[in-house]
Order: sequence, then structure tokens, then C-alpha cells
Amino acid sequence: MRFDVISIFPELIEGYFQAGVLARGRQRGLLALQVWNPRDFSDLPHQRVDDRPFGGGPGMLMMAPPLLAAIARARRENPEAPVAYLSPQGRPLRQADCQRFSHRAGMILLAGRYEGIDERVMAQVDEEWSLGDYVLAGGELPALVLMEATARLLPGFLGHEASAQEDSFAAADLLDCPHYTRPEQWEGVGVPAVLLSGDHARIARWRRGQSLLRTRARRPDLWVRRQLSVEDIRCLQEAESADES
Ligand SMILES: Nc1nonc1C(=O)NC1CCNCC1
Repeated sequence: MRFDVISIFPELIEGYFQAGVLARGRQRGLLALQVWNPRDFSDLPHQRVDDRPFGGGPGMLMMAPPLLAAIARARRENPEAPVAYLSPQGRPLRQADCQRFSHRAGMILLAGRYEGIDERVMAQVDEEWSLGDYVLAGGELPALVLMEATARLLPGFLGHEASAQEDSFAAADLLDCPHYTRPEQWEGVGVPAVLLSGDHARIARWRRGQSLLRTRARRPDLWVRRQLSVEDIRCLQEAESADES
């Protein structure tokens, strides 16, 4: 999968691809990255890319010409890729969206800075995504989050497909269950006996039950949307009775 990112801070994007899963994915040829700096497409002195908003108001805006030229350049290299703009005005990004992105050949990500971008750029934007209802200084972190959450779902990317596909959010918006590893005893606190039982079917039911309990307790917004299966109800009842005992 190829990502083209448009950003005036290419080092923020490149830097994050120097280590971890994104670096390994690129080295293994599962992932390609090209960053385009709008400053390289500015005809103004000092490669200027921002100006004051018409109508007044605080801060500066990114001008359309350099951004549109950078988008056109990226489209030449990644012609099938949709252009996605990261902004608080976009649709909230969810795991299911990243699942869909992971089947694409590529995406062009527009990371804004300043107060925002000239609205005329939106003529070249295919989709708009938000990381959440808060305001960052730039769209680079949202672009990196979208790329990492998508890349880890690519076939062969993590080396253990199961872990990506078994993600709690991959199971349609469930919170993850509790996890334990060695030491088995620590400061008088042990590990749930079921996890030491070797009974994988029972362990799977326990984990799903714990995910359901946690989701119901912590995320009523997710819980209200969940269609409980017969298996869900069984796991939940087992978890509730275990909690009562
Ligand atoms: N939240 C966000 N999800 O995506 N982008 C987000 C964001 O805060 N972008 C900044 C908004 C102000 N201008 C600079 C970029």
C-alpha cells in the first residue's frame, strides 16, 4: 500500500517511519511512503504557503495553489488513491474505516497546519477524517495514526495475522479484555485460573465475556449499538456469575 502525505513538516512523517512496524513494513515492501512539501510548490518569496484569512479572524490559512499543486503531483504518482484531508470537521475515524482503507492500493493524506486550509482545496479532497473532537497544531499526527492503524491490518504486516484480526476493535467495536503474563504471582496478586487451564475454548469465552463486561461498563456509546449474539450472551452471563462468586 502506498501513502503520499502532503505536509510542510516532512521530517515529522519520515521520522516516525524510522522505527517500529511502519519501518519494518516499508523495508519489507508492504508499505511505500512519499511525503510532498507544499513549500516546494510555492512561487512566493521564502516559499510562503500561508496568508491571512479574508474577512479577518485569528491566525493564518494555508493557501490553495501550493496545496493543489502538491495534490496534483501526488496524484501523478498515486493516481488511484483518494485524497483524504485530516481535520476536526471530518468523520470520526474508526477501526472499521481502517479495515476498508487496508484493501486500497493507496491514499493521499493532506495534513494541514495553521488555522486551516483555503476552502477551494476541498474540490480536490475525496474524504475528510477526524481523529477526535480536539484541536491539534497540525494534521501530521492524525495522518500517522491513520497510516499505522491501517498498515497493521495489511496481510503479513504484523507477521501474526491473528493479532490484527483478533483486535478487540476488529471484533466490531469491543474493548479489549485484561491480559496477564509472567510472573504468575506478583505482590500477592495472581492470574485468573482460567488463563492457566489450557482449555482454549473456555479461555476464549472468558476473554469475550471480559471484553463485553468492560465495554458495557466503560463505553455505553458502543454498548448501545451492539447486537448481542447468543454466544455473547452466554459469555457475558458466565463472566457475570464469575464476578459474583
Ligand atoms: N482533531 C483532528 N483530527 O484530524 N485533524 C485534527 C486537527 O486538530 N487538526 C488541526 C486543526 C487546526 N489546524 C491544524 C490541524
